[in-house]
Amino acid sequence: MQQPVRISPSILSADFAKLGEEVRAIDEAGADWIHVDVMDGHFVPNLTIGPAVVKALRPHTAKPFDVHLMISPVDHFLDAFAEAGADIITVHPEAGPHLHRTIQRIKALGKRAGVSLNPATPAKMLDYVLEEIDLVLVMSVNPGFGGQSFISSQLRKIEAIRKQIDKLGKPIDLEVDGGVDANTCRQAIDAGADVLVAGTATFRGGPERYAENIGILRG
Ligand SMILES: O=C(CO)[C@@H](O)[C@H](O)COP(=O)(O)O
Ligand SMILES: [Fe+2]
Repeated sequence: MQQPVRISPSILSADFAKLGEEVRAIDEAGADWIHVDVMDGHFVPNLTIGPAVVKALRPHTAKPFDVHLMISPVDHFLDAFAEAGADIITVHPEAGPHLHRTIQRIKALGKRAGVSLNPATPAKMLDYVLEEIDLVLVMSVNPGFGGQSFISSQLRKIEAIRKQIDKLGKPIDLEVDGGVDANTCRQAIDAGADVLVAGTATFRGGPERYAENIGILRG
């Protein structure tokens, strides 16, 4: 069943010179989770942050860290992100040779496991792992950068995955990531998403606007 909408602001759009303050500000503004985009300059054409930054941010909030790993090979970084304080660890199927094993490792570390699908990756990729995971992340932009436009073909994918989740009857979160704003959030929720990642749309206008921005996305 689709659960109440949760908002997971992506700190990729935060002011990196004061990340701790930014995390506290979005926590106070009503963020449900904190979305951390980890990029390696190889799996995606951008380079962001590593486990040391996640660890440094951990004391700034008690909200779940929703860590989106866009790194390949991913397996040898799972333990480091778990130890740094990740609560949800999401990987791409293309980021390692054995997705099922990667998921088992995340769960063995006591973390919630997510699988993320790029815009060109079919929902079918989930067929033999859906029952093992806690979250599906549908990328509505090609991964690598904030501030891109929502790819509307992904709404069909969200609808298809919503049906699969409901058929299974397990409370798996269905998260959408990329180009989520005041207009596209409604379409994503109507298609079946129940977690919205938003970078640009959360951080737009500076700290005094965060609560209002999050409120708009929550609808
Ligand atoms: O994973 C990614 C990009 O690869 C995202 O989490 C973006 O950081 C979302 O940014 P906006 O599209 O909301 O600006
Ligand atoms: Fe992300």
